[in-house]
Amino acid sequence: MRSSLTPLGPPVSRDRVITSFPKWYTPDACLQLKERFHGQVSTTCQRKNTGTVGLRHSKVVVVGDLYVGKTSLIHRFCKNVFDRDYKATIGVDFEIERFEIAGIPYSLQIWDTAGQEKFKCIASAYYRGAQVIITAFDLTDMQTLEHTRQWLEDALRENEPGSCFVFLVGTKKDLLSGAACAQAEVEAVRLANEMQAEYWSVSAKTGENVKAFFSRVAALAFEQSVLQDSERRSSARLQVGDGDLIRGSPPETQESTTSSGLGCC
Ligand SMILES: Nc1nc2c(ncn2[C@@H]2O[C@H](COP(=O)(O)OP(=O)(O)OP(=O)(O)O)[C@@H](O)[C@H]2O)c(=O)[nH]1
Ligand SMILES: [Mg+2]
Repeated sequence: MRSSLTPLGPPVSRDRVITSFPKWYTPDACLQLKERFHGQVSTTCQRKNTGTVGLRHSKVVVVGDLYVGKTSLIHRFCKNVFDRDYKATIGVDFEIERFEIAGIPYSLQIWDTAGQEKFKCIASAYYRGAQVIITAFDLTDMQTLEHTRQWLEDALRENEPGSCFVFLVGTKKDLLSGAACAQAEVEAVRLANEMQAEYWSVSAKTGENVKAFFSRVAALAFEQSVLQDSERRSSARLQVGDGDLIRGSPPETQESTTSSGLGCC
């Protein structure tokens, strides 16, 4: 079964249709505890009054040490496959995943970066304009958790302060017992709070939490885009009201200065 909303290209698959706000993994480290879209977002979407949001995507950058499972996570979500063999990412790669959120088409442009040191300078060139930064570590190797601080710092440096949603993701959940996972999560949640990040444990092998995680990423990014779009349009209207239209910047120009996350690289 597929959604019938098809303004651009083929319809999105049913499991990419998001109607209610996806829940967090743990309330101990989550970006928002609410369970509904912002009232203004719901109203805007019901009226299909989203301007160019229907054409928009959010840039998501996935960073973390080599071998932690960044590519596997993305491939599980975008292609529903899992490869046991390790093939290092060289530089960067990306996937585009289409959603329909609150009735509006929306895409995530997911950038997979290489964890190997020798590719770091290539990969870091793609950090700019991220609306979402996903820092990944291997739940079976706590050193990789410690390294996420540096990965995040590098990615944030290329973006406007406060412009990115940050997620901390523990991978390979299938390799740990429940108790061992809970133990690793205590450390991870502590660090997530320090980073002001939302925490998730996932397994690319079994698929556990992978779809729920990316749905959450998409919903948060979408909501922020709609709110920013509304804000931009009302400030453009205000400028018209003030007779300041000629002196003021047009909305397109404003976007590039006020919203680093919505741009394309
Ligand atoms: N058991 C298990 N193995 C996993 C999981 N995710 C990844 N792996 C394995 O871990 C290895 C590394 O995975 P990749 O996804 O290639 O790691 P990466 O972070 O993209 O590595 P780089 O591209 O070098 O930065 C591969 O052999 C995967 O099969 C998982 O959820 N469970
Ligand atoms: Mg990779």
